[in-house]
Amino acid sequence: MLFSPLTMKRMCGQLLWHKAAARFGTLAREGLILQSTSNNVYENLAVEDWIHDHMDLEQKNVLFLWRNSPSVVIGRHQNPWKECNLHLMRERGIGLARRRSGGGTVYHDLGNINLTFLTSKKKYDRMENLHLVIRALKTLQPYLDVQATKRYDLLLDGKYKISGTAAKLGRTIAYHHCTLLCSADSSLLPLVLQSPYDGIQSNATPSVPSVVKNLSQVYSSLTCEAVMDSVAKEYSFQFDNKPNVYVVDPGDETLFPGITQKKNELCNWDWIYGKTPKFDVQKTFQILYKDTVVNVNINMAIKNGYIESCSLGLPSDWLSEQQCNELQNSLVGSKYCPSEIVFLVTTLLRTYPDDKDILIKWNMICEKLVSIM
Ligand SMILES: Nc1ncnc2c1ncn2[C@@H]1O[C@H](COP(=O)(O)OC(=O)CCCC[C@@H]2CCSS2)[C@@H](O)[C@H]1O
Repeated sequence: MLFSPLTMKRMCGQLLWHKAAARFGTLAREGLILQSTSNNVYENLAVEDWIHDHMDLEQKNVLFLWRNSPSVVIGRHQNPWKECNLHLMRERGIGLARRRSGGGTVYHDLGNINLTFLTSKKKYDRMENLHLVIRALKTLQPYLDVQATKRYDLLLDGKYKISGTAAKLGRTIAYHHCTLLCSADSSLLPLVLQSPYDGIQSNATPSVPSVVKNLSQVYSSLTCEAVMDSVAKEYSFQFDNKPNVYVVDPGDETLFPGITQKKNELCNWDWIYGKTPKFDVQKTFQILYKDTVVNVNINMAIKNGYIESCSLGLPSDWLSEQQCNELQNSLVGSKYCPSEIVFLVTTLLRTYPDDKDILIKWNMICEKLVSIM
């Protein structure tokens, strides 16, 4: 049974969620299933945080079901420049999010389901959750060959990844979240998860690439809706409940007081890019200028997403030492981000309003810098 957001609100009245949660207690003994109305990755990740921070998970287990518009979700300790094609993502309007759990990078769209199992730390059991998902899939297609691996992936036919897992363990509570590929864009997925940027030295967590497959490629009946329904039923059986799914709007502050702030934290540049572990970039470019090839060596250290140091190696008869230093110095302290660099160089160029030569040269270097961000 599905409860609409309006019914939910009526049920909750003006009560804060924890009071509402107590009320759910009479409806769902131990397991509560929530399904998001939003396809916004930041809003949905904020719901996970909210439940984690506000609900009494000693008394109750929660399953949160959600789907996102096209987006890439990196792990807490990853480097987005190493993990994905940010240029392609900007071009296609594909969002980038950093989650609070560790692990690798995955692609989401409406053909991918996300399942978050929230429990007390004592009850946290990823394998049990994955077996629940397998049972749900087998209820729909008994001959489906799906297995969980030691690293908590789900493999189809022994080789195709259909689900990836990550987790966050708190002091007393924990959550395990996983993806499930039903009908995602399988041609776009490997393209966005292929970084075109080389010359990055970093200790960030690397992803473990696999060959993926959509469930609906094997059985067209395995749609997101059918799979979510089946998972919800299986979850409810576990708790001997009726399969009630509460549809929730993550933008609803009356239901989730304080959630907007959580969402704002998650979509902030300083969280998404700024939490990248410190890294270095070493790159050599060739610039063609008036029929001669000029080598440009770039060395940068990036800390908290900002350029901490920058050295540009250029022939001094091409760009004077002073102009090279000016450019270097203006880059230090800037975000490692294309729009910021373009803005900076444009501003710096105003100090040389009549110098066409410097305009061309700085712009050429700027273009190269932007190509690696
Ligand atoms: N949506 C999706 N599902 C399954 N596998 C995927 C997906 N997207 C990419 N991949 C494949 O997994 C590897 C990365 O594997 P790796 O093992 O490195 O990372 C993961 O699996 C992380 C899973 C995180 C799940 C969270 C749940 C809610 S928010 S995100 C990638 O290179 C692709 O080959």
